Amino acid sequence: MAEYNRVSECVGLITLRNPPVNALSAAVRQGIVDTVQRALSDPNVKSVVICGQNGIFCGGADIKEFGSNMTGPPLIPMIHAIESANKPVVAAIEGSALGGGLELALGCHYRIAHSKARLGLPEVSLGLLPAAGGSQRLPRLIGVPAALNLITTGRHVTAAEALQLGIVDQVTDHNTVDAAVKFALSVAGRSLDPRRISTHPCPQQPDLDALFEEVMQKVRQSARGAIAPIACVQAVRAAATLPYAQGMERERELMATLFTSGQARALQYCFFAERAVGRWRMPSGARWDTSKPRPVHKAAVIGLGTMGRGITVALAQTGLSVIAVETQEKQLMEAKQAISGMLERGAKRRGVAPALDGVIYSQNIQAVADVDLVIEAVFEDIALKTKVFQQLSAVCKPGTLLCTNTSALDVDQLASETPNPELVVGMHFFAPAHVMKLLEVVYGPRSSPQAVATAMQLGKKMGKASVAVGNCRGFVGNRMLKPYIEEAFFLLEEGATPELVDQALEEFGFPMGVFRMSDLSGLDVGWRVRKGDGLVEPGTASGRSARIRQGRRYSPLGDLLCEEGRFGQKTGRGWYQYDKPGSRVARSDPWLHSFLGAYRAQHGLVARRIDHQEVLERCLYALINEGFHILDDGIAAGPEDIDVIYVSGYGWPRHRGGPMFYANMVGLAKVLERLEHYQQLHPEVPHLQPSSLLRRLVASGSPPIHKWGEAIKKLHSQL
Ligand SMILES: CCCCCCC[C@H](O)CC(=O)SCCNC(=O)CCNC(=O)[C@H](O)C(C)(C)COP(=O)([O-])OP(=O)([O-])OC[C@H]1O[C@@H](n2cnc3c(N)ncnc32)[C@H](O)[C@@H]1OP(=O)([O-])[O-]
Repeated sequence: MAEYNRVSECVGLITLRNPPVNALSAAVRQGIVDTVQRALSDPNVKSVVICGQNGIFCGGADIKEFGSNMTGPPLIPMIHAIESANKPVVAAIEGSALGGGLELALGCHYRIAHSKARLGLPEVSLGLLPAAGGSQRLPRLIGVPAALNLITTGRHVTAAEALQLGIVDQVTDHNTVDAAVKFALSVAGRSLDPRRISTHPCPQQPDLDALFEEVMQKVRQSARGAIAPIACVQAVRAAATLPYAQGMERERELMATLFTSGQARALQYCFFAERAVGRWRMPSGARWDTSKPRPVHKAAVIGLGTMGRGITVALAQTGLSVIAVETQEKQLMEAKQAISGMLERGAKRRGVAPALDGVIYSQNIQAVADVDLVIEAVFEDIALKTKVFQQLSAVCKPGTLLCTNTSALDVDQLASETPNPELVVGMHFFAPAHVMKLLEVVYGPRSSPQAVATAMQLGKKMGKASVAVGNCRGFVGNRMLKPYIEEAFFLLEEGATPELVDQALEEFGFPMGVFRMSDLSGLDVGWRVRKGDGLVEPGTASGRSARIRQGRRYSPLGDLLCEEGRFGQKTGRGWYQYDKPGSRVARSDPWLHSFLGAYRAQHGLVARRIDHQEVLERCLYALINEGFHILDDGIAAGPEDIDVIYVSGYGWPRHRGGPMFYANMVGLAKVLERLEHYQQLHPEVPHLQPSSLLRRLVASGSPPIHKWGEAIKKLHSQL
């Protein structure tokens, strides 16, 4: 709703009230329509100010309404009524003016912003475009290139940048509403014609066609199949080339297509899923709202390899004091130099001072005695990690939280080696840890809710998408990746090439296919794990039996490449060839193709034609099937946890919502049917055996994704 008051005798003050972000729900829109009418019809009112309660102007249209039948007054006529008012209307922008919130402000005649406010048209990130006139007014106000940048990226700008661009008329450090009221008094009675943005032509732009062509090409490349960025360019083009009314018609048409698209649904699901994972819960019943995090002022990182360095930077950038420990002097000096460089570059990008003094370097583990939390990032070796945990338990003050950054080892086993297992959790960062958004917070059966709450809160402070998950081999992300990679190997054995598999996955929207990704991260990583699991054997055996290991189908292809010294980009050879070691441009390698031919001949395999559909079904459905196992095992609390992990850490295209959302979109019955089909063809591949949860969900009528949680619990309790 919107509240109306008269202030300074002749200013009508309209306050949007819809916590937490004053989204433009039906009630708020109705409130605005009513209060604007009231202000305009009151002869004592000379000008109007619109603001939002609780220090936030408006977070835009109410996204929750998008999934339902929308009622209440529509936004566009509401904004037109404001723009065509015969009294000046001033937007007083505090906090955020985003999406429909900024569009509302653009309909006002003047905009005053607080210096800490942020403005933007982020609709593209929800699979939409600014369709309450934003795509038509913003280019008229700030010119086509700047509007294209803001609308196609959805980025938020600071008040200072908004002033520079001409989006706002004034920036204040003081009370924004007071400043806006004062301003509104000063402009009362002035002609409003020049202030009605919709009546302006777009500023002239030379070589308009060339500009749009260039931007469209760039957007298509980076969109990886997302349609909203392209529609945004088309809408701005309409603003630049058509009269306002026709531009609005084009905006409406483009929005209609986007609004009902699966991509918009997926992106809006991601928006809510990212917020939902913060409301974590554990099988023990512990939850986010009943578990109080401990304050963390000082942290330590043990081991300053690639991961430890990134974690140190991520911690220091949040303003924490960090003790960075590396026992070897040479490595410590190298790490110090690298960390300082990363902090300096990060600070330069963000326009702040680097937190160099926030990090103290030490060779001595005793230096961590008074920290609140330690993150261990030493080599992935259980004996070494156990030793470090035992040392930490002896050195640290009581109550210090002990976190491990392991990606593969058993968090419970490590916890059991310490006197206080309740203080142990996993904090699984992804490389580079100061850049990658994902953090898996891994709890064991004995981790205390407070330890989980503390790690989750620290993750949030570092700007990570933090997801609480149970302890199992590979946790959630890597556990699901295993069948995905194995299927890709099997497809090569059966006749596919790395190029074909990667192309199918990249067309689906992954930034890199499985083989290009494997070359980037290093083939030796998986080789080491498989050796540890006792799967790797000398590569001379042939036939089907040589490809059955531990009772299931196994492809030694990755091992054979490693035996050849082909570790990927770092050696200049892997699934592809590179100009030189370390180079990033992958080229098709004739050696690899003849190697695959010889391998198939040795094992009596006949290459067949494999199409993109089979690649997608086998790789993605195997991964999704593991996701159902994970849900059934209670390792992830809900499908949104898995989806956030995959979208933020594994390159799953956001416009497809994450693997579990994708399964829901494709249809659970179809996923089940295809898994059954492939399982019949490949009975020796256990990961193609459909999960019991998937079967149960299909049997119960394939409920929509937000009902799965209910179904999992209900079905469990019936067993
Ligand atoms: C054919 C139809 C024509 C339509 C016309 C088109 C109009 C327009 O162009 C479309 C839009 O405006 S699209 C919209 C464009 N706008 C955007 O994309 C802005 C989206 N919002 C944001 O970016 C951030 O929330 C803020 C920066 C506003 C605040 O950040 P923060 O302080 O870190 O807070 P937080 O943790 O993020 O959120 C707190 C709570 O608020 C909730 N909620 C938030 N916004 C909501 C919304 N619009 N709605 C509903 N709910 C919204 C959020 O879910 C959470 O709920 P929970 O139950 O507690 O989990």
